[in-house]
Amino acid sequence: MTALTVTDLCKHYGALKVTDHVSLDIAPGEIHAIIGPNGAGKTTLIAQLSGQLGSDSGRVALDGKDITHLSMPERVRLGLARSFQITSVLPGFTALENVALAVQARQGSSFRFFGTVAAERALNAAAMEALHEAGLDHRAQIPARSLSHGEHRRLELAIALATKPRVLLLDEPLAGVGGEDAETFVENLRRLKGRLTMVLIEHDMDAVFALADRVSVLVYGRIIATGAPDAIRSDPEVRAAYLGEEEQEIA
Ligand SMILES: Nc1ncnc2c1ncn2[C@@H]1O[C@H](COP(=O)(O)OP(=O)(O)OP(=O)(O)O)[C@@H](O)[C@H]1O
Repeated sequence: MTALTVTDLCKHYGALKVTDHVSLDIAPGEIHAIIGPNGAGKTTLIAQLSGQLGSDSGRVALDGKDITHLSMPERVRLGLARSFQITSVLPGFTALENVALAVQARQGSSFRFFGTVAAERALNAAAMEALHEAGLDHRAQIPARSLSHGEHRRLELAIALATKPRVLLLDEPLAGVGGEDAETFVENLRRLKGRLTMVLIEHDMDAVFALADRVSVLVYGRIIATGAPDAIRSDPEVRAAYLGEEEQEIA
């Protein structure tokens, strides 16, 4: 069975077809990158998959279950999370507190059977685990507003991981993260590989080709190729679609 099945997904704004019959089969444990030129529809597609944005037509299934008409919170509860939503971090709260809030949202009332101290300990333990997975446990007590940009991105990853997703949608996790920070982040994502399924939108081609098991190329809202990184890199149609700035990066 596939982890995430996307069939003929469409979204248009006026005459502009932003996603145009997009179909994808994402295997369990796979990192599936979606690349494409600016304006190709990548962010729109992720928003459709997460439930943030409704689709005009088409179908999305998670582990075989049709989730096309479910809201974003309903999808999160079923194990489909999106990282890097601007809204998710409270700047005055520590990294640990921010993640603990996400854990609490996932657990709902399940902590009410504990005493206050035990509940807090259980929450913190789960939050520390997510921070560790995101490579930020050493900064747990730092207020979010004092974290560097790269650390902020990792905090957003930890918040998404705290919802214990089976499928994680990552929208440009490396945007604005450079140098060593980017390498560490790629390493963090690599360590998660196989434990959950990831759909990754990323402009950093080094990261894409280092992480992805398969790559799909979106151009003008259409998937023009899907395949292993090496096959995609040498695909003439893909190279043609990247003429301009991206061609240098993909070479
Ligand atoms: N709410 C909207 N109303 C009208 N047009 C929109 C809307 N959202 C996106 N678009 C248009 O849809 C197209 C695809 O946008 P989208 O942000 O999904 O592309 P992208 O591939 O993520 O681009 P980038 O790589 O630059 O982030 C663009 O032409 C954009 O202007």
